[in-house]
Amino acid sequence: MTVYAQILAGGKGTRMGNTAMPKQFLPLGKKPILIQTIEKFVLEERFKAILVVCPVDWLTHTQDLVHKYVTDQRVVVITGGAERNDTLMNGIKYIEENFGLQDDDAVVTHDAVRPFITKRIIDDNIKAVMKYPAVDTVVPAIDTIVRGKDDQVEEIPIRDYMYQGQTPQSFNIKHLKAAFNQLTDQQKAILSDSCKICLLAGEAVHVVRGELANIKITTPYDLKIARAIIETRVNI
Ligand SMILES: Nc1ccn([C@@H]2O[C@H](COP(=O)(O)OP(=O)(O)OP(=O)(O)O)[C@@H](O)[C@H]2O)c(=O)n1
Ligand SMILES: O=P(O)(O)OC[C@@H](O)[C@@H](O)[C@@H](O)CO
Repeated sequence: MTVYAQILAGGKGTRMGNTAMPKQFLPLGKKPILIQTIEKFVLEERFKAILVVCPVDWLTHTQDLVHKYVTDQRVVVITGGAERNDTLMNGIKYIEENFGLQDDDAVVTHDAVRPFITKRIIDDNIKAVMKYPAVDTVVPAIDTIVRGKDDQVEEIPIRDYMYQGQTPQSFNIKHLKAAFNQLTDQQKAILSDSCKICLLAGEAVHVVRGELANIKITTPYDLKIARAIIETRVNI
């Protein structure tokens, strides 16, 4: 069984507002966010290759960064697609074309903008994807989740059953590909999560425990929190 890592860095970061570059390239401590994330993945020896999938317009920039900060030869920079799941599938295509695909090959996918990922979470994902075809990383919801539409509350689900989805999300590659190919364009348009690809195809998704500190840097507020954590070296 071969395990690959795929770091999803193909987004524009619109919710971060007007920044000179997409948020994954912004500095966090002494290095760009993307590099902080890559550094957590190169610590894991199980990965045969670590794909960094970046926006088409930022290919040279990403290659320069990787060249500057990363010596691990397993790290490969390729370009992503319009939506997050297009980026994911570009990576899968690269794996297939360059390494070939065996039935039990797996990929651990991770948001480039979750630099506080830990070795424990990566290890748990690898262990789980060796047993299950799809794996999600979640933390119990802290706030009550309210489902609503047009200023109207429609449901307040029992909080004990609610989780917040993080990454990594890990997959048997052949299962993921087959599930993605079954989706309608309408289903693809509303996906905010890769594990849902498998759920929609009727596959079971196994869960591993994430960590509150594994935040996704999405807004300027998240970036402030991330920088405060780094600057004060708060170990949370
Ligand atoms: N076409 C895309 C869109 C997103 N991502 C990546 O998916 C991760 C999580 O997505 P999100 O935080 O939503 O990033 P953006 O899409 O860049 O942000 P926004 O929605 O605010 O534009 C990020 O690391 C982002 O780079 C990607 O690889 N390819
Ligand atoms: O907000 P977007 O749909 O661009 O990004 C999706 C990601 O937030 C999401 O898939 C993971 O972080 C886990 O839920």
